[in-house]
Amino acid sequence: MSSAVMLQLSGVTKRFGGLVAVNNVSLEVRQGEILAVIGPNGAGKSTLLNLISGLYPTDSGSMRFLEADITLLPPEQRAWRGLGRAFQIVQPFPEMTVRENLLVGGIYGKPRTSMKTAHKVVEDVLRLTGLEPKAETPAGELTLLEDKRLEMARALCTQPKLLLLDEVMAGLRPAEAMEAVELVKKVRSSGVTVLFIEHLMPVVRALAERVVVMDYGQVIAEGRYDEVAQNAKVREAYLGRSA
Ligand SMILES: Nc1ncnc2c1ncn2[C@@H]1O[C@H](COP(=O)(O)OP(=O)(O)OP(=O)(O)O)[C@@H](O)[C@H]1O
Repeated sequence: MSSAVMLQLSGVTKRFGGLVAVNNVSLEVRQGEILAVIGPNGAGKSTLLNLISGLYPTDSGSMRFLEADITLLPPEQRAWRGLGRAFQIVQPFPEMTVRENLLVGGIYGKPRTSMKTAHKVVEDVLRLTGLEPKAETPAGELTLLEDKRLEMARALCTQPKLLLLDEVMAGLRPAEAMEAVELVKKVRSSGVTVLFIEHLMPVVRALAERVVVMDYGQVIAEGRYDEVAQNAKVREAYLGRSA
């Protein structure tokens, strides 16, 4: 694939006291791809996502997104530029309906969004995510799989160009996880690039076109799933600890 680089990380480092959680990481996300970041527990994956979305400042290194330097930008400005994020722990407003929850994302996801535009975005996202039949249901009454759809939908209402997914399949049964895989593929087909963190290897195999493997804060391998699965360093990283 020779697509344009959408997000570029150069030598990004984050320390917590004496611990280097992300250590001199350089990687790129290409327009239109689905990229997985995997690695054993504590490898630095969530910290990396927090650095990309701006929740943590970097200690050193730089980040470019769509040709602009975003290294010092706060999270909301990154979101306005098209960086969207969905979380493992879903925290909707339980008494508000699915549609109302999504409107919050639709209104606040981009500055100066009119109600008319926000409503249009929400209707498009309800259709894309298959949540239309649940639009009037209070979010607190959804099943876990519907919760996950809502979390993805909420992120999509901010109209991201790059969607960051942080273990969004966690807790799903295998068949449900595969439904969620189909949803992520649909999201990509709608024009959104995807970077996801995932522990479930069947999901990674089914979804990722490229995989970046982290261990102890560093990138230790990169390539197609079958390539990295054969990589000696990767096998050692996974076999050496319970992951
Ligand atoms: N806010 C924090 N303060 C101090 N240490 C932290 C903080 N967040 C993460 N760490 C440490 O940084 C390292 C990387 O953690 P991180 O959560 O990024 O790993 P991970 O690969 O996402 O792990 P997991 O797969 O278990 O979620 C770990 O040693 C963790 O204990």
